[in-house]
Amino acid sequence: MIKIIDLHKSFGAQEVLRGVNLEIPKGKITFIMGQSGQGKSVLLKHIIGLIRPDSGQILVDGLDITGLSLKELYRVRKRFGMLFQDAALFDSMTVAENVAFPLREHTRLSETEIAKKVEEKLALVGLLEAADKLPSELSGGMRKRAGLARALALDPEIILFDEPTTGLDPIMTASINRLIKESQQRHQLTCVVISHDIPSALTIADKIAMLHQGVIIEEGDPESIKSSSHPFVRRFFEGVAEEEGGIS
Ligand SMILES: Nc1ncnc2c1ncn2[C@@H]1O[C@H](COP(=O)(O)OP(=O)(O)OP(=O)(O)O)[C@@H](O)[C@H]1O
Repeated sequence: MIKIIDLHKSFGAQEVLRGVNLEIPKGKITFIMGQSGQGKSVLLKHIIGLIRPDSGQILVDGLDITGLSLKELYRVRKRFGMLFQDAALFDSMTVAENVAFPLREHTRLSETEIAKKVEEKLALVGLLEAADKLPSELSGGMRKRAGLARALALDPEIILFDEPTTGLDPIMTASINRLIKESQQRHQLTCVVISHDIPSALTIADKIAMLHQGVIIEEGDPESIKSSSHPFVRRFFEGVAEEEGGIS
């Protein structure tokens, strides 16, 4: 389980996280939702230790990662996979080489074992036939799937998704959602998904947390979030611009 306790982070005078408290249950899919610029990506980067907070704690199975040395953090990070918003593939490497990259960096597997793993992960995301293509030859959805195969390469326990379905058509969105759900069910993965995509959250989330003005204002299962009485949450789910309601 990941437990975030009273997390604060400012950039200069801009206070982005103002005391975030959140529990992310093991083996479940948790969506962190909220408007653009509310600090969702900043929160995600704290969870993987890419940003250090000004104060507060992030407990990963009881271990506070905020005070770890880089070497210790590196060890914890091996338990995490991350699918970045733009998939962050290496442009000059083929899809297969991209998936092999973390295995070459972090394991001592032989080339035969690496090839086997790459094939397994590409099959999982339905990209075997694209193994030798360059990222520039892929569609947006295929790039996301290649990014997912790479994120799964080291068999992580926890996987962080930064807007996995943004910019995808409904069919590709459904396919990415199915992959997230399948990975979670097959490997008891803990999934943390940053998203604005309400239909996806209502389809696959076990838990939804709403980040607004630097704090979690509501959390619960999709049904309870849908019926939330919090004015911002209601407007977010109803798709009404904040300015129109004058919510603070
Ligand atoms: N390294 C940084 N240095 C300075 N400011 C930053 C940094 N990273 C993020 N910010 C600021 O923090 C705020 C929150 O950014 P963040 O990307 O977390 O928002 P978000 O909720 O993920 O938005 P979106 O949904 O549009 O991706 C923004 O105002 C951003 O400019």
